[in-house]
Amino acid sequence: MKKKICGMREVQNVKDVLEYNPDYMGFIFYEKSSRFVGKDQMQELIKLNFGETERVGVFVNESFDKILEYADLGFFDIVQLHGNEIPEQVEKLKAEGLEVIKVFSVGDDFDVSELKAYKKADYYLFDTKGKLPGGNGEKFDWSVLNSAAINKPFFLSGGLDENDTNIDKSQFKNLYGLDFNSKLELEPGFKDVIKVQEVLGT
Ligand SMILES: O=C(O)c1ccccc1N[C@@H]1O[C@H](COP(=O)(O)O)[C@@H](O)[C@H]1O
Repeated sequence: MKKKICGMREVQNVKDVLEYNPDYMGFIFYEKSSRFVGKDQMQELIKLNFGETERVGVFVNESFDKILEYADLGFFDIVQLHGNEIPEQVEKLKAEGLEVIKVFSVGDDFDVSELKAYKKADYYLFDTKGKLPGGNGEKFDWSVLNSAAINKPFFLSGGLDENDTNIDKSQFKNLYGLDFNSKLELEPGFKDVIKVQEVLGT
């Protein structure tokens, strides 16, 4: 199972987490987030040796031009669209050769039929609908993911912590990865390396 550690931004903390070789590391380019990473800081971070770890750029309803600008600066390998982006945004980014994760916020009104418009995305990601666009630290009822409509590899997200590493994969079709964020933190944007080690192993 792939693991993604999201919401990173401090140089030493990024280095420490990279010691455990996560498959993916996420950086949040949404200014209102308490985990926001600015352009200057990201220029510093990409000087680090990421090895096999792929960088994910997280955006919320961002313009196509800004996403492309950041992609051209080499900030990330994969785009995570964590807002109400329309399917055409996914298609335009794919036409530029980018890999795309499209996020769906799962609440009581979740309707799996909305997924089919996003068939060009490489991955889906399911997060909990909450007060914020992401990083709410809350789980949702995973049974909604048993639908046959979820016919693409997906990341499970929303309040995952170090006790969720041994999730029974057989309860889901197409579960591809686990996405960890606020529940592994000492403070927003700063991960507890001990918890990271529990998640990623030695
Ligand atoms: O973490 C944030 O501040 C954030 C802000 C805006 C969009 C996405 C954000 N984080 C993403 O939220 C999910 C779940 O996080 P959590 O485990 O509930 O804290 C994760 O995919 C982050 O990439």
